Parts: sequence; C-alpha cells; structure tokens
Amino acid sequence: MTGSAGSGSGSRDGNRPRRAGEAGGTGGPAQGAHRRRDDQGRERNRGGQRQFSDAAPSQRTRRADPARLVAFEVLRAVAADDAYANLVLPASIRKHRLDRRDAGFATELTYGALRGQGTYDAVLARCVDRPLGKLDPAVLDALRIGVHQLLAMRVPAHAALDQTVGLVRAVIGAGPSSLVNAVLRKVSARDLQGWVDDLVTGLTDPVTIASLTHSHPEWIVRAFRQALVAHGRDVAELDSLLAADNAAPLVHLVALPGLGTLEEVLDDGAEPGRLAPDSAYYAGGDISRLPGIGTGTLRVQDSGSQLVARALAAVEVDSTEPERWLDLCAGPGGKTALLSALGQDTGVHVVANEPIEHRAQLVRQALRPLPEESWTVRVGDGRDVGAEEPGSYDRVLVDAPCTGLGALRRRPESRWRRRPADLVDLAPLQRELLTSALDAVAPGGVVAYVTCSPHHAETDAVVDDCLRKRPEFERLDAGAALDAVSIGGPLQAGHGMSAQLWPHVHGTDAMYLALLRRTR
Ligand SMILES: C[S@@+](CC[C@H](N)C(=O)[O-])C[C@H]1O[C@@H](n2cnc3c(N)ncnc32)[C@H](O)[C@@H]1O
Repeated sequence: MTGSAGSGSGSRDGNRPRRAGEAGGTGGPAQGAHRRRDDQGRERNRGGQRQFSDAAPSQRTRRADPARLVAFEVLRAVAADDAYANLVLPASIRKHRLDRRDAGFATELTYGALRGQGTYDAVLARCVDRPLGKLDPAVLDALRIGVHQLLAMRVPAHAALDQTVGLVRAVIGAGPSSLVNAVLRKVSARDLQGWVDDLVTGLTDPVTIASLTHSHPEWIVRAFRQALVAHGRDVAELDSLLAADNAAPLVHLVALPGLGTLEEVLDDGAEPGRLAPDSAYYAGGDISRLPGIGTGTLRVQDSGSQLVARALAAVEVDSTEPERWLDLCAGPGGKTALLSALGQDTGVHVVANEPIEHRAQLVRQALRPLPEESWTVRVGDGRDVGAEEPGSYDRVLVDAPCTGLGALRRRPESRWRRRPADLVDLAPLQRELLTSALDAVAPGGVVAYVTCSPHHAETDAVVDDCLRKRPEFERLDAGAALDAVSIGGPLQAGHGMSAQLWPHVHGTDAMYLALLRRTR
C-alpha cells in the first residue's frame, strides 16, 4: 500500500525557509541516510534513528502547513458531510492557493490516507488506549494523515510528526496534541511492512489477511476473489489486484476521433495509450489548460471505458445505414461523446438518455463538439424506452448504474462507503434497464451491457437472468470484440462469452462487457 512519494514536506521543507517552531533538517538528499528503498524501488521513510523534536507538543508549531490542512479539510468533508474527495480537493487546493508542488503533496496525502484507512485504523487501534470510535472524529482524521506520512510517504518522521501535531494544535486545539504526538511516536516505531506483519500474525483467513494488508473491506476482497475465479483468472492475482487499487492512477485521455488531437498533450509529456486508439496517459497534473479539454475534443476517460464503447461501435450488426444508436444511461456523457464521434463517418444518430436533468446537461456539454443534428438528449427513465420505442435501435449501450467497485483506485473513499446492500438495491434496476434495452434494439442489432464493476451480482448474473426468457438473443464473444479494437494485441479479457478488464492486468478500471445480438 506504499503510496508514491509526493513532493513531500520533506523536500518542500528543504526548499523553503523554515517556519517558527518547525523542526529543522528535513527532507532532501541529505536525509538519504534515513531512507531505504522498498522492493519496488521506492524510497521509504525508515531505517536509522528517528529524530524527534525534544520540545513538548505545546511548545511546537501552532501553524498548520497549508498542504496538510487541505488534506485534513478534505478528510473531514468526506467523513462529516459525505463529500466526494475528488470534488472537494480541487476547491480546497484553490482556497489555500497551493502551488503545483504542494498541490501534488496534498493530493497524495489526501488520497493515500483515504485509501489506506483500513490498514491505518488497524495500526492506530494498536497505538491508542481506547476504541477509535471514542476519539473525536477530527483527531482520528488527523492521525490518519500522520500515519500515511509516516508509513507511506517520503516524509522524514520528525516532520510528519511535528507538522501533524502543529495541524492539530492549529485547527482542533492544544488538548489533543499530546495524544496525537504520543500515538504517532508509537506508529513511527515500525515501517508499513512491520505493522502489516504484526497485524496479520496468527491470522489464517486469507480474506482477513488481504483486507488488512491492502486496506479493503473484507466483503470487497471476497467479491474480487470470486470475480477473479469466475473470469478464469488465478486467485493468486488477488494481491496485485488489491494493490492496484491503492496506486495513484494515471489520467487517461481520449482525443475524439476526427475531432481532437493528442499532439499538445504528448508534447507536454503524456505517453501514448497502449490499448485504446487515440488515447494517452498523463501524469503531469492540471490538464484544464490544454486547449482540447476546453473545447471538449480531448476528454478524460479511462481506457477501459474507451475500449467497451469502441467494441460496441465496431461489432458487426445486421442493419441498414444510417444507424440509430441509443445510450440508455448516458450521464455524464463520456461514452456518448466517443460513440457519437465514432459514428460520424457513417451518419449515425445517437440518442442519449439520462433521467437526472443536471447529468443530462453534462451529456449535452460532452456532445458540444459533435454536429447538433447527429444527437438527441432524452431526459427520462431508461426503463421506459423499450416499451416506448421497441425495436428502434441498431446498437444500444447499457452502462448501468452500479457499485463502481471496478474504479476504487479513482474514488479513494468509495470502498468505505459502499455496502453489500447496494448490490441488492441496484439489482432490480440493472435488470429492468437491460430488459428495456433488449426491447429497444432492432432485430440484427446489438446491446452492450457494461458495468464499472467485476462483481458477479451486477455482471453475469444480470445478463443470465435477463436472457433466460429471451431466446431471440445470442451472446457474442465480448473478449474477441475488445481484442478487435485494441491496439495492444490480445487483451485476454474474455472468459466464456463475457469480458472483464482488470486494473492489475490492463491498467484500466475493472470494466465488464457483455454483447447481446437480437437474431432476426
Ligand atoms: C455508470 S453511469 C453512466 C456513465 C456514462 N455512460 C459515461 O460514460 O459517462 C450510470 C448513469 O445511469 C443513470 N441512471 C440511473 N437510473 C437510471 C434510469 N432509471 N434510467 C437511465 N439511466 C439511469 C445515472 O444517473 C448515471 O448517470
């Protein structure tokens, strides 16, 4: 679970004057003696003697370092207001006017502390003299921020400790600073691996061990194990799959075919995408200044999403041109825009359905670069389309509302928010939407059922149920359809007739695809 080292207060501190009360000698190459590399070649903050300030917490810094304050504010908003970190973080970074480097540090700290929460809380439970539930939730969030710096970032231990105590003094009060100081000192006695070894000693259940090691709830670990097996993969991949959820993902971009270009972003250091045509991977930070992003011809979209949309657009259907395509669950419109661009050459008309008005507005925005006569946005319940427009579309995409378990790496708090009951709640809607799509597709046409989740209950189980009384449908080989649009050679994503992409294998979100053709 070791997070990538951000610019880190270590190096940041080394490059700016120290503040009153701040411990000196932090970061930079001079700290090399206190670091060693882990088996992935990342430097880790351990080894040698830890040096802490001799001053009592009450005598140390009272100022909150702005980058840590941002992380703290976001963790508080996530815990107290059910906020989404990826929405709150940019606003908090702007509010505190962080420069690019500090913004990178705050991002790594925020996302790392959220992703690592399961493991970190287990560590904290060993170091706090009362149940964590009895702590002030704000203090617990500050502790999580401290633990992530100590165990997974390239921040010298004394800086992690002093700065976290300073944060607590500044924003919570002097009272808890001694507790935070004492607890973080205990945490700093071991590195992450040492703590994990300690946490799992004596345990035998592989699910519990993986849950503690990789900071995932047990029910998700169990579901991923089952999904790997169901898709013909080796259960031994579980560790890499869970680890992939904890690594900061690259931003994936797509240049809308015929409309956008990757030139500027490649000049800016992006790498060409390895799987999807017209795609790139970007690690460079703020992309909003790239002209294509402003016009909507260059879009942020996971390569897995690009591949499933392209597979539907490319699969053979028995139709007469121009075709009519339906995106049944379109908001916010990422796949609609790509589908629509792909259909331009053959005069396709795309109907994008979305029931929530503000999300339908996002779809209209996403479709802005496309000619207006080539698309229509329908605001309504997708479950009604099949009955209202039976047999009307040549290709239908059902990108169903789902748990999003396949994109945990991009939504750091999501694993702690999701519940097994969500699967039960979503099950009828997923079946009704797919049934509506089966009704809406024309004979000879194809329905793509897609989820951003590998969970059996919302993937194959839905497709199997819906096809049970529909002998007029046949399943197409979804793995072969993905291979046909991949520029990276065979993806080996297919198993049976469905396909499953994986973060640890393909570097994509865990997108599921089934293709269902209505026979004539
Ligand atoms: C997984 S998202 C779709 C993502 C989209 N295809 C994209 O690539 O940007 C699922 C969407 O289904 C919508 N949705 C929820 N209930 C629906 C319903 N009854 N009919 C149609 N869409 C629905 C949600 O509002 C959400 O926008």
